[in-house]
Amino acid sequence: MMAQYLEIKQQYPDALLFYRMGDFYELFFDDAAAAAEALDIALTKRGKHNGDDIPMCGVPVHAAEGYLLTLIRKGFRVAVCEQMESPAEAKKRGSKSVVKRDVVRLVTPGTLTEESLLEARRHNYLAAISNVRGAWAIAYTDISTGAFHALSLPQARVGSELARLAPSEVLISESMDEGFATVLDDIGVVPTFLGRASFDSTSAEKRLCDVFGVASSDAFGNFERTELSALGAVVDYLEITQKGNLPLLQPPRQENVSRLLQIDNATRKNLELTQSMQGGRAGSLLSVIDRTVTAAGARLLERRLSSPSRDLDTIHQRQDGVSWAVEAADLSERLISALKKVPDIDRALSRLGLDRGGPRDLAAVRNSLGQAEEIAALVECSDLPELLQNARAALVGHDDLSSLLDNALVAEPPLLARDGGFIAEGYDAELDEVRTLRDEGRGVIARLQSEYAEKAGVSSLKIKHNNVLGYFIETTALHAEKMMSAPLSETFIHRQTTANQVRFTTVELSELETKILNAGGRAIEIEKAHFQALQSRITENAPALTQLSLALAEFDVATAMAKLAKSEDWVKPTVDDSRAFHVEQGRHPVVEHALRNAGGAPFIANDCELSPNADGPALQLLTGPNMAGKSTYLRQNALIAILAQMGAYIPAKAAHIGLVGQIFSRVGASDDLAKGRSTFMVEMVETAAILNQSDDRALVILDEIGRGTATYDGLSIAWATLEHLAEVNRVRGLFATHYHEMTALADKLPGVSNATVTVKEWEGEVIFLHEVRAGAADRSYGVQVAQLAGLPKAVISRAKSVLESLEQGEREKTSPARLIDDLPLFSVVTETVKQETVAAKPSAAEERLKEIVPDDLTPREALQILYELRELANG
Ligand SMILES: Nc1ncnc2c1ncn2[C@@H]1O[C@H](COP(=O)(O)OP(=O)(O)OP(=O)(O)O)[C@@H](O)[C@H]1O
Repeated sequence: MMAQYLEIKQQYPDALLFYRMGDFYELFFDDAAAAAEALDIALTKRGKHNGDDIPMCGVPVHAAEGYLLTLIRKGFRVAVCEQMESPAEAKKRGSKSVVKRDVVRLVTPGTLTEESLLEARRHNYLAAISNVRGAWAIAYTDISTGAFHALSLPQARVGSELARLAPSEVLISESMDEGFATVLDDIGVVPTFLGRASFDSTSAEKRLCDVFGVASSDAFGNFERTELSALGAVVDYLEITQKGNLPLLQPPRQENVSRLLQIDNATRKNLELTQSMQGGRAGSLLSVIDRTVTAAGARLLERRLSSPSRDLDTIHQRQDGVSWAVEAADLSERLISALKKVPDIDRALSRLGLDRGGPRDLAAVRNSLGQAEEIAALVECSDLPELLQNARAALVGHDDLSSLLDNALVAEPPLLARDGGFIAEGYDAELDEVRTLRDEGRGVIARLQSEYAEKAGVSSLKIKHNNVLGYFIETTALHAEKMMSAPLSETFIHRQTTANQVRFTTVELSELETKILNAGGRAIEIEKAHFQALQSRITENAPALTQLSLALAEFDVATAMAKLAKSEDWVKPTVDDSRAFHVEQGRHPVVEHALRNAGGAPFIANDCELSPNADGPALQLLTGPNMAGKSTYLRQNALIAILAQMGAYIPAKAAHIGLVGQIFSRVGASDDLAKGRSTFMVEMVETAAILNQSDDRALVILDEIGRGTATYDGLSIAWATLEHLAEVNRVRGLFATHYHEMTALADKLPGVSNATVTVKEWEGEVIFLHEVRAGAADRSYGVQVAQLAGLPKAVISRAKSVLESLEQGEREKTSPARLIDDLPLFSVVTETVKQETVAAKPSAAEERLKEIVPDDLTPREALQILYELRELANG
């Protein structure tokens, strides 16, 4: 057995081998040690290898899914090795034969299909990147839904598209340039390396044609060689991991990245589109806008938010869908109720396609079809916009499959096909009969008994059972003669005569007996055959069912966006191909949500106006105090552009957005020490990308660039960057800074305007109004904000006097270095500290004062104490 184990293990050096032994998957050697630690299970020993103990651990087969999930999450891959025959079959080949085993599947993060291993509301993508003679492409699939796409793109965009897809596994060729690993590192995936042959575009084309049964790849569209190479690598990997049992893939579709709004990885992270900075979904824009009620709807919404469009027609069609749902308010509510009952048909379909499904997956398809009919009927008379009209068309026309499944399945089927009990009564006469026999064996016999008693005219006739004869008919010897002569002897066959009884059988009874004995097994066999047949019927219809699922998701997203728009008071933006960027009373959905939850102050809405004209200011320079809401304002406008281009309504009173092609942001500070980049370096790398890539369709938000270095270096970099963006890149954008010197640029450059976030100063404290107005701020109130944050008083007052001197020096044009020299060293600190100490501990004079009870004093004593106090005060 160990020889067999080692031979199989040798083929899967990078994976843990789950070696099936009866009811357990066992792991040995290093695999056992790694798994025992990762799963927190006991590590034991079994036998010896080369004289040493063999470490071993195991997981029960019935609970394997949970363990698999943990291992996959911890970054392992698992090869599942099953017994390919029973021990009895193995024995037939000789008493010492080892049961045949083989790996049936390699479980990796990108190839999961089990419900428990997947997040229902998120896609799970497997991607491949290829590079053929300098041309780049990404292919990706979600085998749990069958989606399969390829896109050609410039190398510089590979990172941002991977960030959009956030694949859980990325395939790259062994020959891929080493430096490429950093791109993957940035989006947090470890690559899976495949041999060069997997990426060969000629064999890829052949592989694709075989999988989809077509003669030429032209059948799917005009794919580039590099796209074919990436698609082929995906298929090759699926063949390796699924052991030839390919999932139900949809024919590959070409995606045109130029029709998508480009958002790079850093910007996605900064804007917290689908994940918050902390990594989870909570706190992201998606979590705040998601009102979908189906898993497929949630996935579609996530796709839309991750890849907003830059195609006007697409945007308008989606907007029309939402507008329809907003107006048809009652109908929308009824649609939502119907949608809530729609199961996850995509994932059911994919499990059935891989033969890993169960009766509940059949039921999921049945229920979806039922709900689809109901939804189609609900909207039948409605004047649907084009997108939903097409969606409705995909919901109907499945009557045959629908009635087949309706008739075939019970209402609530069990999980596993092997237990039977999911085929409905009346669907198959033979199945009904065997089930009756199985369940009511005795009842059937009793009925037969009275039938025979009547036929023979012997009321005492009985049907009995013993282990020797099985079922038999028994009468008293009295009726022997009658029973054994014609015509009864034609039916009753004599078996035995005892002292008082005669025993018979009939052809029917012995058939019945065999049937009763086999009924249980037979019922399951019949059900299994039906399962296979129904599964095939469904998988044959997979393309239409996928369309149906997408159509339901389309209705889900439209009604969910409408619900959000109504409850949050969002509006439909005007999106066209101008360069306008006009937002009236815009809000930041996530900050607004958080403020509301905290029950505190309301969110203050703000306008944003960037000039659409070539000679007008398209860049706004935002100055204002710390904590005033600059970052919030910057982000909210980027989010509004993204929401508008995903075809949604937006959190504002009105808006006019001219198509944005790219969104770039440089927000917040974070260092990446693991990759050897300091805070400032990260900032500059991101700024470089913006300056090199952005064009006049870009929307750029830059928050305090240059702050990670010395003041004058930072100011110079920020200054030059703003000039370049305004004059060369000609982007629309918002630029927040604390370098107030930069506000002078607005007078020099026609492309730049000044705006500020207002505050009120009251009794030395700042009150944040969070209102953005035209104009420039002259101070940052940093010291006041620091005071709010609880910096020690001594530090605050020292900072105040340093600030005063610096400002005075600036007015008098004294160099800062001289100023610092002139500052009384520590004097302020010592003074303040002294004062604070005095305040903190009562002085001797104070102590003495407290002891005095004036009513008890004579005038003379009072005078005496006065002298005493004076002395104490003098020290
Ligand atoms: N428009 C608004 N209405 C109400 N509260 C707001 C608004 N904008 C921001 N806030 C609140 O103010 C806090 C600080 O905002 P933000 O981080 O945008 O300030 P900032 O000006 O960028 O500060 P800094 O310059 O220190 O980075 C937010 O967390 C939010 O609670």
